[in-house]
Amino acid sequence: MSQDSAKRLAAESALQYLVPGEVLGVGTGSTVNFFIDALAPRKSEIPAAISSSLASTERLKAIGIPVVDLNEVDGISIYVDGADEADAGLNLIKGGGAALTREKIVAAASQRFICIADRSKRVDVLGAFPLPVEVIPMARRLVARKLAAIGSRPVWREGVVTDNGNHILDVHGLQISDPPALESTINQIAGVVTVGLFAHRGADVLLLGHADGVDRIERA
Ligand SMILES: O=C(CO)[C@H](O)[C@H](O)COP(=O)(O)O
Repeated sequence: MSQDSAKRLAAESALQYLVPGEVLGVGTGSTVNFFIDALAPRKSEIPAAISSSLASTERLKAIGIPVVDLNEVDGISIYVDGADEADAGLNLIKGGGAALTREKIVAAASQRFICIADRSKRVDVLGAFPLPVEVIPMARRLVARKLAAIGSRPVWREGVVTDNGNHILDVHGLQISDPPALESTINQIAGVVTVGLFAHRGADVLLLGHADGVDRIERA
């Protein structure tokens, strides 16, 4: 089975968590694109969506789901988004698509975070995928020096400007044995907008597509 087929299976499986009549949070990326496609026949059940990126907003509007501002709603029932890596504790690395800041905001506003991915994203220890960090442009080299000082190798994702007008550093060489601690440490660096480590607010459900179906891991 191709990686895309596995992503599609996980995305379709997330439909079981839809709460009809309630605002839906929608993430960003190729797996989420499969989810939005699968959502189309059930769009009448979704009064509105909160989107984590301009790309997903366009795709949602194209299938007829209204996208509203987070400030217009009191809360979100479920948030469906992908990940670049996931561990057994449902801690995630996200931000491969540079949408990590809005993704973290929408995840924080949601009662339940349903993470969808193909099974290759499941790892024992996070960090083989370079950890994305969104930074204020003027602080890019300062943040890079601070990250190097904790033993990592930050690389500027040149040419990429986030939806918020910021830059991305991809941090190589990490073996993340304590995800909440590293998330807190990086959050303390002046100039960091968001670190793509989702540990303090990780996923509640992880759906992993593969050739034989979809594995489901739920937060205890
Ligand atoms: O965090 C993300 C975007 O910022 C994506 O969820 C992550 O990169 C996974 O993408 P894909 O579904 O294309 O594998």
